[in-house]
Amino acid sequence: MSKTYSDLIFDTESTRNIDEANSRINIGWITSRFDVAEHLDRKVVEFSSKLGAEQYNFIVYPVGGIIRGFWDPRRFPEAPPNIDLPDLQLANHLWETYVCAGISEWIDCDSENPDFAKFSEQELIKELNYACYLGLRTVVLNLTRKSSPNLAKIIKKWLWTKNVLFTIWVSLPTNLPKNEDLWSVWADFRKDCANFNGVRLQAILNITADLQDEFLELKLVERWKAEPVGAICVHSDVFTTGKDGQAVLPQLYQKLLQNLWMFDSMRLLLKQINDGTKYRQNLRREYATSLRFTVRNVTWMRQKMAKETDGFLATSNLDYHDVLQAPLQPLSDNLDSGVYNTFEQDPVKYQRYRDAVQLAFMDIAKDKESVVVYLLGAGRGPIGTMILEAEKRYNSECRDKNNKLKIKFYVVEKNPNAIVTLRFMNENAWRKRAILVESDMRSLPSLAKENNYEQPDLIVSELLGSFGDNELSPECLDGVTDFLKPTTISIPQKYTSYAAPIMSLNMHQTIKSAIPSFWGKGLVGHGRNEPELEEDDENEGEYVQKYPQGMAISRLDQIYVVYLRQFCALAENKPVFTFEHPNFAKTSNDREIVLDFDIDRAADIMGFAGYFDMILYKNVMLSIEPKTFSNGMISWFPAVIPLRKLYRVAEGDRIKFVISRKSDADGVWYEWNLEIHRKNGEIFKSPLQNQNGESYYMRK
Ligand SMILES: C[S@@+](CC[C@H](N)C(=O)[O-])C[C@H]1O[C@@H](n2cnc3c(N)ncnc32)[C@H](O)[C@@H]1O
Repeated sequence: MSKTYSDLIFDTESTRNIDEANSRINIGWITSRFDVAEHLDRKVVEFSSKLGAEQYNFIVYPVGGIIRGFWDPRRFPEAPPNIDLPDLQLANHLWETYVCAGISEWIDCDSENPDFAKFSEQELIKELNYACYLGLRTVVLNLTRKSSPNLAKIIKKWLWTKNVLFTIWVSLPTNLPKNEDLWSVWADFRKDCANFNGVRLQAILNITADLQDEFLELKLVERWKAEPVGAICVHSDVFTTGKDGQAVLPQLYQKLLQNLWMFDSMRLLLKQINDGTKYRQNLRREYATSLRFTVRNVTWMRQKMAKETDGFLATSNLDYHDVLQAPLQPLSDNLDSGVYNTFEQDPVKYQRYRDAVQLAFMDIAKDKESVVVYLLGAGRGPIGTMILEAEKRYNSECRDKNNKLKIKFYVVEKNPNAIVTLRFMNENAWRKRAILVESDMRSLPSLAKENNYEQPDLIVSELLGSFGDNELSPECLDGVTDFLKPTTISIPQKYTSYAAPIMSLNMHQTIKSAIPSFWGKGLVGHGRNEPELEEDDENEGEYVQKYPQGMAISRLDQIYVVYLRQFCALAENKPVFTFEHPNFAKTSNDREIVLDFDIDRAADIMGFAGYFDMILYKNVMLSIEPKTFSNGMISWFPAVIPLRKLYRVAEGDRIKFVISRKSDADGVWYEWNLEIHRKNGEIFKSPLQNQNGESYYMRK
C-alpha cells in the first residue's frame, strides 16, 4: 500500500534538519488569567523572555494591561481599570516583534444590553488606538457570538478608513453549538467588513477539546484553504500524555492541524484552559515541542511532492501559485522566444505528440512510401522534431531497411520571428526535411493552389489554452478544412473544456485589486477596444485604455490563468465545450451550455476553475483536468472564470453556470453568469458578464 501524506511527513528522511525545520514555525502564547501575577503589566520583558526560553516566539497580551483585560463585566456600570501597559518597558521594535494586542475579552459591542454595547464600542476604540500607539502589528479580537454586526461595523470603518499597520486576527467563537458552521460565522463577519484585504483581516481557528462538527468533515475543512487563516489556536486541554510522559497532540488533532497548515508563514497559538502549567514546570515547552513536531515538515513535504509533479516549475525561483496571468493569444500576438522556451521545458507534452503521430502512421502509412504531414503553428519547432522522431520510430518498429516511410513534411507558422528559428532548426536539426511556410494557416488553401502544395494526410497542431478552445484552435483549424482530403487525420482529434465552481477569497481580491498604475493606463486591455490617444489639454496626449463597462467590472469579466493554491473546489468538474477535427461539416464553433452543480456545503462562490483535455490520437491524450491529469505536464495552469461578487450558497442549493461562446467577424468571446436555485424555490441570477466581449475578446 502506498504511504499516506501523514505517514510521509514522519519518515526519518523528512525529519532531517530538525532545528532548521523547527525554526520556521512560529508559536505564540496567549496570556490568560492563569498568568496573572503581581505587576505583570510592568514585567512584559521578563514574561516574554521566559516564554522565549520555553520556545515561544511571541505573546498575545491584553493591550490595556492584564488587570483591565480580565475585568469582570458584571461590574458594569462600574468602569474597568484604565489602560495601563506602559510602553517604556520595551523598545519599540520589540513591541512590534514580540507582542500582539489582545483586545479585552469582556468587550462586547453586540451585547443585548445597549448601554454595555455602546460602552464596549468606546472601550474598543481606546484599545485599538493604544495598539496603534504601541506600534503593534497584530490585534486579536475574540468573537463570542454567531453574529457580530456592530463589531464588524466598527472594524470595517477602521480597516477601510484608517492608515494603520496592524492585521486583525479574528478568533472564532468557541462557545457555539457543535453543529454551528464556524466558516459561515467568519464569512459573515468578513462580508460585514466588506471583504477587506485578506492580508489585513484574517481568521484564527480554535482547535478545542470539544471539536466543532465541521472540523470532522474533510469537505467542510477544505473551505479554510480558500480563506485567510492567520493563525491556528490550539487549546491546552487538547493535549494528552504520551508514552514518555510528555504532552502530545492526539493523532486526530495532528491530522487536522496538518491539513489546515497551508504555509509556514501561518502562526500557531497556545491557549491555556487550566492551570496545569503551575504544577508542571516543562508543560509549556512540551506544548510548543509537540506543535512544532506536528507541522514542521508539512510545507517541506508538500514541496517535495510538488517537485515530482511540477518538475522544473518547482525548482525555479519564481512562485507561480495564485499569480494572475492573462491567457496568451498566440493568434493575434506574436509570442517571444522566452515563452516558447518555457513551453519546451514540458517533459510530457511533446512525447505524447510523438506517440500520437507514430500511432497515426500505423493507420495511414500502411504500404505507402510517403505520407504528407503538416505541422500547423510550429512555434520554434519542438513538435516538428517529434514528428521526425515518430517517423524514425515507426520505421524501426514497422518497416525494413528497404521499405522506409519518408514523410513529406510541411511546417507552417505565422510568427515571422519564430520562422527565423524554424529555418535554423531545418538546416541544423532536421536535415532540411521541412518545407517552411511562413503564413497564417487559414491562407493555406489559397497558398497551396498557388504553390502546388500537396494535400495533407495528417495535420498536427497545438493551439490550445487552459480552457481548451480559448486560443482559437477551432477557428484556425477550420481555416484549413478546404485544403484537406476526406481522409485527413487531425492531431488533436478532439478537445473538451471543463469547469467547476470554486471558492477563493484570495483570488477574488487579487483580481479586484489588479488595477493598472498610472504608467500602465495605456496598455492594451483584453477587451474589444484598443487604447485611445487622449488629445485634450488635461491629458497631455497620453494613451488610455478605456473600458466602457468600467475598469472595476472589466477586471472581473475576464478569464485568467492561475496555478491555483488558495482555493476550494465545490464540486466535480463537468464538461463544457467539445470540438472535433477535422470539422468537415463546418459546424459552427459558437456554443452555449448550462451546467448544473449541486451544492453540498455553505460556501462563497468566487467563480469557476476551467480545465481541458485533448485526445491527440485514439488513446493518446493530454489533460489538465484533475481526475485525468497528465502527470508531470507543466504547459497549462487552470483557467479562472470569475464572478463579479462572492455569492453565498447553502447546502442543498443547485447552481447553474450559464456560459456561451460567441463570435463575430473579428473575434470570439465568452459570456457567462450564475444562477442560484435555492432550496426554498427562490431563483437568483447574477448579471451577464463580458457581454459583447467588452472585457475579454479573442481576436481572430
Ligand atoms: C501554443 S503555440 C505552440 C507552439 C509549438 N507548436 C509548441 O508546441 O511548442 C502556437 C503556435 O501557433 C502559431 N499560430 C497560432 N495561430 C496560427 C495561425 N492561424 N497560423 C499559423 N500559426 C499560428 C503561433 O504563432 C504559435 O507559434
